[in-house]
This record gives sequence, C-alpha cells and structure tokens, in this order.
Amino acid sequence: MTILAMDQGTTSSRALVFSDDLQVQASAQQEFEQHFPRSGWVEHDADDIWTTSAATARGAIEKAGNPRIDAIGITNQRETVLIWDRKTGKPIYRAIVWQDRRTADLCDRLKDEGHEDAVRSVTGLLLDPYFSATKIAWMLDKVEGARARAEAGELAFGTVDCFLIWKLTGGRSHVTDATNASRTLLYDIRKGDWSDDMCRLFNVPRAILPDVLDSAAEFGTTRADLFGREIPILGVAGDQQAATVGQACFDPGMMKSTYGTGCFALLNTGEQAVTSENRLLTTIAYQLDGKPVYALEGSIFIAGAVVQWLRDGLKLIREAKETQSLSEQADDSQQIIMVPAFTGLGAPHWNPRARGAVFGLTRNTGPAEFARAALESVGFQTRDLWHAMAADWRGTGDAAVLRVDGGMTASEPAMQFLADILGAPVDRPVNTETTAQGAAWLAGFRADLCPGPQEYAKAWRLDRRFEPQMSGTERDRRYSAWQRAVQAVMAV
Ligand SMILES: Nc1ncnc2c1ncn2[C@@H]1O[C@H](COP(=O)(O)OP(=O)(O)O)[C@@H](O)[C@H]1O
Ligand SMILES: O=P(O)(O)OC[C@H](O)CO
Repeated sequence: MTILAMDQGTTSSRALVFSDDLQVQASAQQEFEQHFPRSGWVEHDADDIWTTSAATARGAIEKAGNPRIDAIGITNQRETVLIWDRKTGKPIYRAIVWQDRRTADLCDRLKDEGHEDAVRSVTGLLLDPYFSATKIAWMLDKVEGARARAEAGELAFGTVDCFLIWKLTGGRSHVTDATNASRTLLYDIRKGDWSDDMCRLFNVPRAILPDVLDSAAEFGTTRADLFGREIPILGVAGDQQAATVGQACFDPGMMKSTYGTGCFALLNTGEQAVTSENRLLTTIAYQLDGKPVYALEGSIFIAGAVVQWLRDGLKLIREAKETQSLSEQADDSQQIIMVPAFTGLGAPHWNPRARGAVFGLTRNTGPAEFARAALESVGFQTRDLWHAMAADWRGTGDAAVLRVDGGMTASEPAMQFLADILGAPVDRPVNTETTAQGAAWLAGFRADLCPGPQEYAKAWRLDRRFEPQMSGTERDRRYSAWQRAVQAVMAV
C-alpha cells in the first residue's frame, strides 16, 4: 500500500512517496521562478505550479520503483489565488501569491469603513492583503472582461490545492477542503459554508467558488494518462494545517510551529473557534467527518527567509548552515537586534507597510553578529506569538511545549535561542517531513490504510528537546529590547 503526497510550496514543488506506515520511500523536488513585477507584488506562473507538481510526482514514483499508488494527498501554499476558464482550463492571469501586498489600499479602505469586526467574526481573519478575497477582486477588476465572465459562470477560482485537483482530474472536480477555504476571507468558519455577506463585501461572485469538502474526502480521481491509471485524491490541507496534523497536534492545547520561508504557529483549540483578542487568526486546523477542529494561528512572514537574505542579498554566507558556526563566534557584548520586516509585519502586529531595520550597530559589528541577530529574530517573533496565544488560550501556561518542524529547525543555535526566549521547552521530532506526512495521513486515513488520530499520534518520535537555559532576568531584558525595536520600525 503506497500513498503519494504532493506538497506545492511557495518556492518549490515536492512529492513524496510514503509506505502505509508513513515512512518516506522516495521524494523529488523542483524550484520554480518567482515573479516580482512591481515592489510588493509576488506572482507565480500557473503553468510552473502545474508542470513542477506533475514532474515531481512522476519523479518520486519512479524513484520509489514505480509502486502502485493507492491514494494521493495534496498540501499547498495557502491563500494564493488562481482563476481560470472552466472550458479551456486557461488561467486568466498569473497566480497572485500570499506574500503579495498590492491590495493594501483596498484593505485600508475596508478597515476605515468599519468592516473589520464583521470580517473577523465570520471568517476568523483580518483585513490584510495576505488573504485571498481582495486578490480575487483585483484580478476580476483588472483583467479585461473577467468580472462579466465570472458572473456568467465561465470562470473558476481556486487556491493551489483546488487548481491542482482541477488539473489532475482533467477539469472534472472543482473542489477544495475546509482548511484552504478558511484562508480566503469568504468562508464562514462556524457555519461551514461560503458567506454571502463576505462575497458581497469583497465583490466576489459566488459562481466562481469551489465546493468545500472535509480534509479527508473524495476529491476526484486523476486522469488515467497522468500516472498510468486513475488514482483517488483522498486528502487535502493547507501546508500549515497539514503540518499540524503531521505533528499529531490532535488535542486541544497542542501547538506546532513550522520554520520554512516564514513561520506559522498553530494552537489546536478543539471544537471551539476562539476569537483572539491579540490579533491572531482563527482558522480550521482540519475537518474530519464534517466536524471542524479549530486553531489559533500566528503567521510570521519572514523566518528562514532572513537567512536567505544573508546568503543571497548580503552575500555574508554561502550556505544557510554556516549561520551556526558564525553565530557562535559573535561578540556577546554586542546586542544587535534585527527586525526582518521585509514585507511588513504579520501577527500580532499586522502592519503591511513596516520595513526591516538593524539596531545596535558598532564599528565591531560584522557577519558573526548579523548571523546571530538573524537567528534570534526568529525566536523573538515566535515569542510575540507565544504571548498572544497564552493570553487568548489559558491552556498554554509556562509548562507548555512547542513542537517545531521545517528546514530552519536544523539550526541548533536558532532552536536553543527559541527555547531560551520562550522560557519553554522546544521539541524537534525525528521526522521533520511533517507537512507531507500530514497530507499522506489524511489520504491514508480516508482510504482505511492508516490508523486513526490517536494511534497515529503514538508514532510521533522526539529527536531533541531544547530546554531553556537563559535566566528570567536576561530573557526579560532581551525581549524588552526586541519590543522597543519593533515599535521603532512601526513608527517610521
Ligand atoms: N541549518 C540552517 N540554519 C538556518 N536556516 C536554515 C538551515 N537550513 C535551512 N534553513 C532555512 O530554512 C528555509 C528552508 O526551509 P523549508 O522548510 O524547506 O522552507 P519552504 O518550504 O518555505 O521553502 C530556508 O529559508 C533556509 O534559509
Ligand atoms: O509555502 P510555505 O511553506 O512558505 O507556506 C506558505 C503558507 O502556506 C502561507 O500562508
């Protein structure tokens, strides 16, 4: 029994073949081009999304020795918007990516008109360009004739999962899952349906929206010519939700944080859709048997990307892992604080116009201090979320543990500083392929190939626990300095 997980991320598409005990048999990955047509704009070519996804799926199956694939799970970069013609399948514009800020003015206008409370109570989200709805409206307004075609039912909208399902099934399925729907600003997370009020507010015709299914459901079967026979697609979740599942955070109060390009922390709040008083998001963690399990989410836009900036922008390092030895050489007497607000600040500040800054520079500041400050910036940002979560959800006290995953968790100094600044243990699992594994489990669970949540949770294995070693006084002093630096970048 074999499951294929397709993980379509912001910078690359990946595919992994799993055995039914969820061990990785083979994987393939392809990066694709990022388009930045104007400042603050980020686009992907829809063809690149599709061709890299199909090629990596075929590549992973081949590397695994062409086993019979029983089920497919899909996980994806969230919020990114695609609109295509239902007849030809042709996208009307490039995909507008979650990082894109082009609709900041529209969000400000809607905020000034006093719509944010209604938006929050229906969708659990905030009025920020990060989410899909304003991007959909932009595309319908700017592409000639698109709005009329959308209203006539000729166009289809989808997040990346939905677009991939459309392509994989040869246009037979126009569906998404509840986790992806919950990121659009158009979905009523408590009623479990698209919201007419939100469609009206954002000027999005309901005719373009897909059907919304559970995260483990029958999403359609692939075209026979793609993989040699029709394969059922049985699991779908946005990548951060799939990581929550992959980390087995099934009980209320459990929290995971994924450190890739950005950092996304999700705290399981069970059947309760908790409304944050600290500007966190309320989102659907996963939905099984028609029952949504909710989460509080903190989204940070720049985490591993700050290390990429040291590498590609400043050219201080050749490889991400060099930050480890460099940061160990940093001068302890210098307290450099780097606020990597390259594309604004996400949770809990939500300031799309803030930009980055480095504080505390002296004549002796060099690459080592920059490397340490970059790694520490990720810990400080997580502490901002940790505080907000603790305030919103009494279940997370001092004793809570954070489960981490994603490429940046390979960094021992970053993980140690994270434990130090949180004042709480940080658990890194043996398996850091949690996102793909979550998608594979959803598909395998639906196909009756994998055990239920509690059984699956027992298989979670700890690689290393990072215990806090910093004194409380030092922790408070360092964190206060960070808070002042954040206030400063927001004031400029
Ligand atoms: N040893 C390391 N030290 C610091 N950062 C790292 C290390 N290894 C990877 N990273 C960072 O992790 C990120 C890659 O993680 P990954 O989970 O593959 O991201 P994504 O899925 O968002 O592309 C990159 O931004 C990279 O800079
Ligand atoms: O593709 P990633 O891993 O950077 O994740 C992106 C998130 O889903 C955006 O919300």
